[in-house]
Amino acid sequence: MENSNFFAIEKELKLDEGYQKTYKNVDELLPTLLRSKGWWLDQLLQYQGFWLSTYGIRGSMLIDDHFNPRPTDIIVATSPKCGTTWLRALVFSIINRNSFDFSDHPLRKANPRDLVHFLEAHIRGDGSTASIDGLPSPRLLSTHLPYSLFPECMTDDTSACRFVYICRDPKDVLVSKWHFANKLRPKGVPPLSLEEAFDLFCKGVSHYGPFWDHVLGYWKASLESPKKVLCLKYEDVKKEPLGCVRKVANFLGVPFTPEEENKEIVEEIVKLCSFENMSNQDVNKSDTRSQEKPISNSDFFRKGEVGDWVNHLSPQMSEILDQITEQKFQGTGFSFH
Ligand SMILES: Nc1ncnc2c1ncn2[C@@H]1O[C@H](COP(=O)(O)OS(=O)(=O)O)[C@@H](OP(=O)(O)O)[C@H]1O
Repeated sequence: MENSNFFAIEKELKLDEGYQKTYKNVDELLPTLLRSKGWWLDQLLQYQGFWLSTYGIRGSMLIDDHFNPRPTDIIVATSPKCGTTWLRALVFSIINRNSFDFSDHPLRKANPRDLVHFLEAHIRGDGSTASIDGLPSPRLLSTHLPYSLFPECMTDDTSACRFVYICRDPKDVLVSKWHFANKLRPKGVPPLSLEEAFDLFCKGVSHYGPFWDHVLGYWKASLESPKKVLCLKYEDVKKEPLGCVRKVANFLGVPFTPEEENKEIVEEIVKLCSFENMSNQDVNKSDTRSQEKPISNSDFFRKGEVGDWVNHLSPQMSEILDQITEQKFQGTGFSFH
């Protein structure tokens, strides 16, 4: 059983642009294809303590082997459905605020995923990083990978590259993931019930999960290296967007000047990146599905609210998730409340 799954990985990686390094840490690659449920369970494997698709594993290996970080690199890091789209937009507009007019801003014409490259997708199997090598500094990149999977040259104190991380109440994450999984479900694949999704999520089985371990990796790093890692919560950004935008700018070493404050640039950024504005841009409303991009821009926008879980989870489900969250975060200083 183990071998057949290794062959599957080997085949997939070899097929992918001739990437020759087929696996490492063999003992940690535990096969688990429960049953095909489209996006949620499609070939999730346990790799170094996390549930990743072969795409994620490949990305992690390629970063290890070929990525040359620059000291000025900024990495927007998230567990899926925690606010990736929002944070990409916010950080992009913070660091480029002097380059564009807000009325004719790139975010009015492009989805954030086209402005902030997904790091693990931009290292080719042959080791080429041409598509991100050409980006001007500071490079803004995005990732879903857990902190512990990054090489030391990015995480140790001698490297100056920084991570801005956002996380979100797991109850809202679960609901958002479940909607997304069913929306992207290939034809013929039966829908994933909320009960099944809940059960798997609680066991830690979801892309880049266990969710709690993902959060803790970045949280602990932010305590140990506060100049390197900034942790935000989706709920805080919703509640105090202006304060959070200032916090990110300070962290990145580009605080708003009194003149910018007078011109209400922070307010402009918050407005531009708001759910209401972004989800109503034509570029995010039209169907942008293609062979290279099977996920449409509009799929990244649903409700954009805090607490939508109450419309989906039973009181018992909510209680169980709260208990797991409490247990996992006990003694860490982290909480969602
Ligand atoms: N601008 C803005 N402001 C607030 N919230 C936003 C914004 N853009 C996207 N969203 C909501 O974020 C959820 C999608 O998460 P991600 O962007 O992390 O998805 S992904 O991991 O990149 O697929 C998804 O949450 P749910 O609505 O709860 O499903 C989106 O609606």
